[in-house]
Amino acid sequence: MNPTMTRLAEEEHPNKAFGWAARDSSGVLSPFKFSRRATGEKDVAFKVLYCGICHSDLHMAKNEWGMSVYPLVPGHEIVGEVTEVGSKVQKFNVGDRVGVGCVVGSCHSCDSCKNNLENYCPKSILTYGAEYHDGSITYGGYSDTMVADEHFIVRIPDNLPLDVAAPLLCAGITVYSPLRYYGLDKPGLHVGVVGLGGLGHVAVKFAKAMGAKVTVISTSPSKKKEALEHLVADSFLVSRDQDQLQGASGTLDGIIDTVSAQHPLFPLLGLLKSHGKLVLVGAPEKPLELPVFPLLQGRKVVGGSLIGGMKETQEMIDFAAKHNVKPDIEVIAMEYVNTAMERLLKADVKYRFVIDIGNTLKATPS
Ligand SMILES: NC(=O)c1ccc[n+]([C@@H]2O[C@H](COP(=O)([O-])OP(=O)(O)OC[C@H]3O[C@@H](n4cnc5c(N)ncnc54)[C@H](O)[C@@H]3O)[C@@H](O)[C@H]2O)c1
Ligand SMILES: [Zn+2]
Repeated sequence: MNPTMTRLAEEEHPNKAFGWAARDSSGVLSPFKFSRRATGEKDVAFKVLYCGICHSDLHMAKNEWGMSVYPLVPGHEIVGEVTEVGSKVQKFNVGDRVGVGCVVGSCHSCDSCKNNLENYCPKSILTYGAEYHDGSITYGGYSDTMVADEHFIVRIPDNLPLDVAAPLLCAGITVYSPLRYYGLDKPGLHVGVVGLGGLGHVAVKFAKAMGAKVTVISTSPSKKKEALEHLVADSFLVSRDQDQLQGASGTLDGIIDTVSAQHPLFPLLGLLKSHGKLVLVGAPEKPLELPVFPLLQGRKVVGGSLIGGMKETQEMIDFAAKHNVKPDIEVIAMEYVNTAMERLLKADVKYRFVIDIGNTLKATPS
């Protein structure tokens, strides 16, 4: 790595920090010393205890979206305990259990911000690999400490264990928000979920908690038993099985598509009722093909959704605590992160890796 970059990262702010960073598009992570800003008057600083591994971290570590800045410390499912608050912080105190998701800044004055949709602010600042207001680069939660404006801090309800809560900060809100916005949150509706990974399995849980009938659509028949018995989905379709798809055609009010790679939309559109909605939340690096005829027939809608605003993120986490929506996690040590990334790529995780930062991230002696 460029020695100037290393020095800058370590010295640009007063507070020493330590994490794991990707250095190039190989995506391989290794220990990295950097620094965090002093806790500003509206800032909340916290000790990071757990951080989930989102597939976006993998896309970003490997620069699959062409926007990565190295060294890149991923992680936007960050939870921990408050260590310091600025003089103008109103909602949080030292010792509180808190989290940060994908966004740490926005303009606070555009239409999106005024409508509690900071996630759609044109000037929103991502938790890692983005330029903060002060010109420095943001670093994510695969690190020992975090600092953020209190506006972007979420309170973790007492009855949610911190490690279990972590994935809600991205995976949770990413599926909760479209279920609400696209009106798929009404009891009795029939909702499909494509891709049974980190986002997908939480989508099943939220949709069930909202009273929907849930169909999991997956390429692998091996996930059927688990989906029906463990996640209590109502039905399961193998997306390559023409007979199964034919049998279920026109049955779904909406579909949440969480698939992380290129895949055909045609079979999914066929499953929708008239006026049904296919909502894409997965972010494949290459464009998908959109067949038009099945859209026209039945006035169907294809939409997208990106995480959620701060107000809704807090609402989602409170809803999860109340309705016992708990992600299924595999807690790992920091040193395991590269293996975890390889396994994530192979969909070999049930269903979210969460790094035990508090107990396993050890700073190397300087
Ligand atoms: N819209 C948003 O705000 C938002 C937020 C978080 C993540 N994402 C994106 O959502 C996607 C899923 O994230 P995740 O963390 O749940 O990932 P994940 O790896 O845990 O799950 C992805 C699922 O897609 C399945 N899959 C992969 N390739 C497939 C293919 N070609 N056909 C069918 N199924 C396939 C996998 O088996 C897996 O079940 C990623 O692209 C991620 O970047 C978007
Ligand atoms: Zn994410």
